[in-house]
Amino acid sequence: MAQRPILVTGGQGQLATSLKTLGGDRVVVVGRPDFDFDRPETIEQVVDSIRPALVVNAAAWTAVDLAEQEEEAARRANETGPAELARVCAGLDIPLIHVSTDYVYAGDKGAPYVETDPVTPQTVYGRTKAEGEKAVLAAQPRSIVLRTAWVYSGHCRNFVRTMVNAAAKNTHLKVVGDQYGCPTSADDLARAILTIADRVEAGWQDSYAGLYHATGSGDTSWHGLAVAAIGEAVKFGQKMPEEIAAIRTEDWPTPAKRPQDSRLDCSKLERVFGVRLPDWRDGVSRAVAAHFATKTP
Ligand SMILES: NC(=O)C1=CN([C@@H]2O[C@H](COP(=O)(O)OP(=O)(O)OC[C@H]3O[C@@H](n4cnc5c(N)ncnc54)[C@H](OP(=O)(O)O)[C@@H]3O)[C@@H](O)[C@H]2O)C=CC1
Ligand SMILES: Cc1cn([C@H]2C[C@H](O)[C@@H](COP(=O)(O)OP(=O)(O)O[C@H]3O[C@@H](C)C(=O)[C@@H](O)[C@H]3O)O2)c(=O)[nH]c1=O
Repeated sequence: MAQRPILVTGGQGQLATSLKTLGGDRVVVVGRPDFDFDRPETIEQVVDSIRPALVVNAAAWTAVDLAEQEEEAARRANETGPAELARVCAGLDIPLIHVSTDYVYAGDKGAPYVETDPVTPQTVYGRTKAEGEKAVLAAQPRSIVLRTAWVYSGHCRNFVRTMVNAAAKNTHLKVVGDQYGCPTSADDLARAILTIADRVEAGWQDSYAGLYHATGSGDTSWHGLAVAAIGEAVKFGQKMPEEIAAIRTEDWPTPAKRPQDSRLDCSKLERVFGVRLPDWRDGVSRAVAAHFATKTP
């Protein structure tokens, strides 16, 4: 009998694309319009028709600033939709890996967060993601929630590609240098998820259930990430801008307040699943190489 697939939501998104590329035939990706959190009836239809071994929810509202104006749509994608997906998975006895964010934290701890720290989201995006985590874990006890951060890749829209493209067009760039976090390669996260999927498919254990931090190793500021990305782009013939200035948060005002220091301690993921993601700098060099290899805008 053919192996049951891993069902990945999030269509054309960054993480779903990495999971499809790295998981190959083992992965079936679904997205809008077929699978749409705004049309909750599509959730059960899709999961029931595919009957996967495991679901990975990589669909979400990720436009952090726009969420401040579009709270209800963000809530459907980040909270009520995932809750319904978890309910469907529970009914069909399918384990669920759900992806969440460092923005569930305020960023004022002054040290890397651990999973037992209280969540204190400061934005609509962070609040709806925090509520989504809770709802998923309540509806499907066989859920693993992975909080990741600052995800980048050579495909889709992300900060690394934004900075490389900005450096191609501008001689002077300004990037916030006083917000710290753990950049995460979408490909590295996808590999980690596929390893966890192997373990889950080998037989669910109740000790797997719950929250995990899952980011790239090491940390930096947004300015540090921009400098690293642009430095890699120079290796592909792009000109180094005259200045990449490190600015303060107040000099780059945004509708949604970003955490000042959302570094995540990922030791639980290593303890339970033996998974440690590579250093963020390795991923940046691979992502920038992929960006130039595909030459998509
Ligand atoms: N990007 C980042 O920096 C970070 C992301 N995360 C989390 O990681 C996960 C994956 O993010 P990433 O791949 O980067 O995000 P993307 O924005 O690249 O992809 C998200 C996908 O979700 C889909 N989607 C949005 N709204 C709905 C909806 N109502 N119903 C169904 N699908 C919907 C989008 O579909 P469509 O293509 O049709 O628009 C898109 O393909 C998310 O849970 C996110 O919160 C966590 C930390 C950092
Ligand atoms: C584009 C740009 C941003 N910035 C600042 C603004 C902000 O403080 C910080 C990050 O900018 P962005 O808006 O691109 O990133 P943002 O959308 O906040 O990224 C977040 O996305 C969601 C989905 C997550 O879950 C988070 O982990 C995180 O990755 O960098 C600059 O200083 N200069 C620039 O040119």
